[in-house]
Amino acid sequence: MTAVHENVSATGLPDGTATQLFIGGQWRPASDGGTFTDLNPATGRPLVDVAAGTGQDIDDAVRAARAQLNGEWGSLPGAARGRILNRVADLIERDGEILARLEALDVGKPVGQPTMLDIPMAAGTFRHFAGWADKITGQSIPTAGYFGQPTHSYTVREPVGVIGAIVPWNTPLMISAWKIAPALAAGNTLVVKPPEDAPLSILHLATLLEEAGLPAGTVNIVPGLGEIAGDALAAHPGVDKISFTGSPRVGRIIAKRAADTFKRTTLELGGKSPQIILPDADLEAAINGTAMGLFFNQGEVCAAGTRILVHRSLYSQVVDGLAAAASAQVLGDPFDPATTMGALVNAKQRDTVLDYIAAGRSEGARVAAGGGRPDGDGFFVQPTIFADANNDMKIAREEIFGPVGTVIAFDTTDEAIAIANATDYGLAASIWTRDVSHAHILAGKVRAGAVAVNGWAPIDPALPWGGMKTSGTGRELGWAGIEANTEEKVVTIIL
Ligand SMILES: NC(=O)C1=CN([C@@H]2O[C@H](COP(=O)(O)OP(=O)(O)OC[C@H]3O[C@@H](n4cnc5c(N)ncnc54)[C@H](OP(=O)(O)O)[C@@H]3O)[C@@H](O)[C@H]2O)C=CC1
Ligand SMILES: CCCCCC/C=C/C(=O)O
Repeated sequence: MTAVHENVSATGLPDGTATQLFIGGQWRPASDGGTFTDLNPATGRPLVDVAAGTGQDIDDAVRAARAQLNGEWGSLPGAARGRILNRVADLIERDGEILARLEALDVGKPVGQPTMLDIPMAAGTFRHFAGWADKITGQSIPTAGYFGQPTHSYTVREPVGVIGAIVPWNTPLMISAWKIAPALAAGNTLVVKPPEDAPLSILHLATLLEEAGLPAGTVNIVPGLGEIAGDALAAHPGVDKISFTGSPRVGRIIAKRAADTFKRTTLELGGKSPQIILPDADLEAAINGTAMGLFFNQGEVCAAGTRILVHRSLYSQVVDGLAAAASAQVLGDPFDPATTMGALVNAKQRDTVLDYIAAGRSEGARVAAGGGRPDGDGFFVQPTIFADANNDMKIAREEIFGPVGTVIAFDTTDEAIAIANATDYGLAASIWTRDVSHAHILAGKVRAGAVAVNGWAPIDPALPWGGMKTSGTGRELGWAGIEANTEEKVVTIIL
């Protein structure tokens, strides 16, 4: 049985917090009764035990998803699917406070952040894809005919089938919405594996999917360990596609697993995104926006703008501005309105980030702010700015996934572009300039899936999201999200 470790008021968990597996419309414990302990990052103390799905549970979930693909869900018209997705969006908005609380407790982020971003984005994603559900059309394509006979050819888009969604802990609700909503709009069914560090908002989402009237088994949620439940999902022959967001290390494992059965994949694997500040930038806006790109969500963001490339004429002003922004962050209780930055998700992530800070020091970069961990409980790390750094340093090459920025000087725009592209990753980039014509030209030169001009990571359900190079393959959201969840079929009638 699952157990809440302290009384509800002590943990802050809402009454009735879901902690079991959701398979075929039923809530149940793991097949072997196993659980894992979910911690509160801000205190380091146990929050709740959650059922740990097994390979058997994944198999049951895949079978339930397959049955619905060939069942009621598979035969619903797009407009009916869209109505259900809109109901899910309404319910996410209704339960916004609960979901924000769960994300703050589970991820360690200040409660205002999911209220501002994750919940509206999750609801907006369901609403956006509700709109697509009855607009997934094909084309009529003229051809030269077939051995002298006229033909009529057209394409249709069909669901890929059973989608396995493997979700990370940094923005679990939003990213699960990015995977579930387009897949459902296109008529697929799913098995979702939430992150073991932060499964609770996704489990609450399961209750909302149920309440919205989704036929039992259309979406199955199986919390569990990556190496067990995640691996079983990636390897399962009954799964047609894996949609994964997380580390390149696990992305590679999943891609190899998926290749065995020729599963489709979309892989979103993070980044080392540059933020280029040109000499004509609005300096105040650039410093504020760059700081947000570094520190939002404790820096635990795939698109975090961790390489700040600054024209030498502005270098010391930007370093001072970012150091001030770092020092102004208030670390603490995610439920204290004064808190602007929460804790990292677990002790391992905190220690990884501290190791990177040590590496930056030992490679000769200068700590302009932060550089350690505060006293007290919880997995906190001080927001840290490295100056006098170069792009060959480990802190500039590897994804840190914490509140650490590296400020690098450049002299020419060509040099800035060369540094921006001298990375294994290619997810996002920002360019700060008042010259919009120049920005268009530079945007074309940066190898990244999303380039923002005078802002950082302006995500929207309508905009395709995904990366180049090690940042992954495929796109989520917008029409690209529909393409990624459908197979295109051509039908030719010999007239
Ligand atoms: N692109 C992004 O947004 C993210 C990037 N990262 C990067 O990854 C680093 C490590 O974070 P971490 O949590 O370990 O990320 P992982 O890539 O390990 O985890 C992402 C998801 O994959 C699951 N998983 C883990 N191993 C396997 C496996 N063998 N087969 C299938 N699924 C698996 C995880 O389960 P479980 O939770 O049980 O481990 C989780 O649900 C971070 O420091 C950061 O650099 C991390 C999260 C998000
Ligand atoms: C304003 C926040 C931007 C978030 C970009 C999307 C995050 C995805 C991820 O971290 O996986």
